[in-house]
Amino acid sequence: MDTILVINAGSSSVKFQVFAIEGEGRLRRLIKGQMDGIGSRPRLRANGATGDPMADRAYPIEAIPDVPAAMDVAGEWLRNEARIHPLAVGHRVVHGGPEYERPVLIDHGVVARLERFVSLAPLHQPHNLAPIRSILASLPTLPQVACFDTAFHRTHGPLADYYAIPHQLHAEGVRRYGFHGLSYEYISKTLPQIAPEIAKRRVIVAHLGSGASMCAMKGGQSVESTMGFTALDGLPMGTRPGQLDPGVVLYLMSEKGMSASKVQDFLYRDCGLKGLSGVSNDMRELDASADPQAKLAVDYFVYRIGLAAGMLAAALQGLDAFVFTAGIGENSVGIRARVAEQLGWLGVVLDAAENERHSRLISRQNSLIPVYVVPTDEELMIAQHTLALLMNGHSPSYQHERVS
Ligand SMILES: Nc1ncnc2c1ncn2[C@@H]1O[C@H](COP(=O)(O)OP(=O)(O)O)[C@@H](O)[C@H]1O
Ligand SMILES: CC(=O)OP(=O)(O)O
Ligand SMILES: [Mg+2]
Repeated sequence: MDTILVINAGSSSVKFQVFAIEGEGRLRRLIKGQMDGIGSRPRLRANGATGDPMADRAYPIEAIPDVPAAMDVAGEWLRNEARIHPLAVGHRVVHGGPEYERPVLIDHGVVARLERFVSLAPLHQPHNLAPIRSILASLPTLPQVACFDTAFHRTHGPLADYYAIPHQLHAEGVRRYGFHGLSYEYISKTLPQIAPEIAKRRVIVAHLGSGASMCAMKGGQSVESTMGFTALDGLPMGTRPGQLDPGVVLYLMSEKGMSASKVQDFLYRDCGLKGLSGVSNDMRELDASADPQAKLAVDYFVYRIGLAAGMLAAALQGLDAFVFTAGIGENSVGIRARVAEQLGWLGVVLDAAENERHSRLISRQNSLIPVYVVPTDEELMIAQHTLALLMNGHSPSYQHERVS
C-alpha cells in the first residue's frame, strides 16, 4: 500500500500521521500519533484508523528532555514497530521566509535556503530540518515536501505586512509573516462545511496550543495575525512572552549584560506561562495549581486573548464568528468559558452546557457572535499538499486575489 508520512514538530510535541493514498488522489488516515508533554509529562500515543490504540507510553521528564529526543522515540516507533515505508514524507516547516508562499518539493538547495531561517524560529526550524536532512542522507530518492506555517498568511496586505522601520529592512525580509498557517488553512477549509454562510464572512480563529496565535480571516483568507517576524509576538505562550516592548530586550542586554544568544534562549524558553507562573508551561498543570502566580499567568493569557480579539475585530471591521482550536482551545472548558466572557462586550453569549460537552457550536442562540470549537488537523493539510506535489508537481498558492 502506498502511504504518506507526515511529521509536525511543535514546541511541546512531535505529531505524526500516516495516510494511505487511494484512487483519485484520496487520502485515508491509517495512524495518528504524537509524543507530547515535552518538558512536563512526556507521553507517546498512537491510534489506528478507527481510533484503536497502537501505543500509549509515559516517560519520565528526564528521558525526553527536548524535541529531538521526542523525535527519536517517535521515529523509532514508526520504523521498528509500525514498520512504515512511505512513498513520500510531508514536513511542517515553521518559517518559509519571503520566498516560499506555497509547499515545495525538497532538495539540498531548499534545505540550504531554509537553514537561513533557523535563527528566526529556533524552537522549531532546527527540528523541522533535522528529519529532512537525515532522510535526504539515508533515502535520497524519497520525495519530501516542506509545508510552511507562514504561507497561508501571504495574502496579507501591506498594512499587515510592514513594521514601521526603514523600508530596506522589509525588502530584506523583516516582515510580519504570521505562523500556524497550516492550522488556519485547515479551519478555513473546514468552516464552509460547518457554517457555509459564516465562512464567507469575518472570522477570528484562536489557535491556542503550546505556541498560540490568532488569525483574522475574511472569506477564508488571512488578513491579519497576532504573530509577526518570528513566533515570539502576540499572545503569551507556554514558554514565550508574546507581545513585548523591544525596550525590554535592550534592558536585558545593556543592564543585565545578556548576550544575543542568552536573550534568545530566555525569550523562547523561560518566559510565557512558565516564566510568569514559575510553575509550568503546561496549561493543565496551571489549571490544577493553587499557586497565585499560576492564577496570574492564566488570567494574563485570557486577558491578552481578549485584547487581541479587539485588535483583530478592528482589522476585520466587525466580527461574524469566533473559533477555538489547538491543544488548549480544543480541550480546556475553563479557558474557553473565560475567553467567551472577555468577548461579552462583542455580544458573545456562551452555552455552558455545550461548552462542557465540547460541542462544535458552544454559544447560545441569542449570541450575536457564534462561537465554534474546531479541532485542527495540520497533518492532513500537509498530506494533501504532499500528494498534490507528487501528482501534479505543484500545490496551490495562497496568493489569490487580495481581500480588501
Ligand atoms: N485538557 C486540557 N486543558 C488545558 N490545556 C490543555 C489540555 N489538553 C492540552 N492542553 C494544552 O495544550 C498544549 C499543547 O497544545 P498543542 O496544540 O498540541 O501544542 P504544540 O503543537 O504547540 O506542541 C499543552 O501544552 C497543554 O497546555
Ligand atoms: C509556530 C508555533 O508556535 O508552533 P507551535 O504552536 O506548534 O509550537
Ligand atoms: Mg502545534
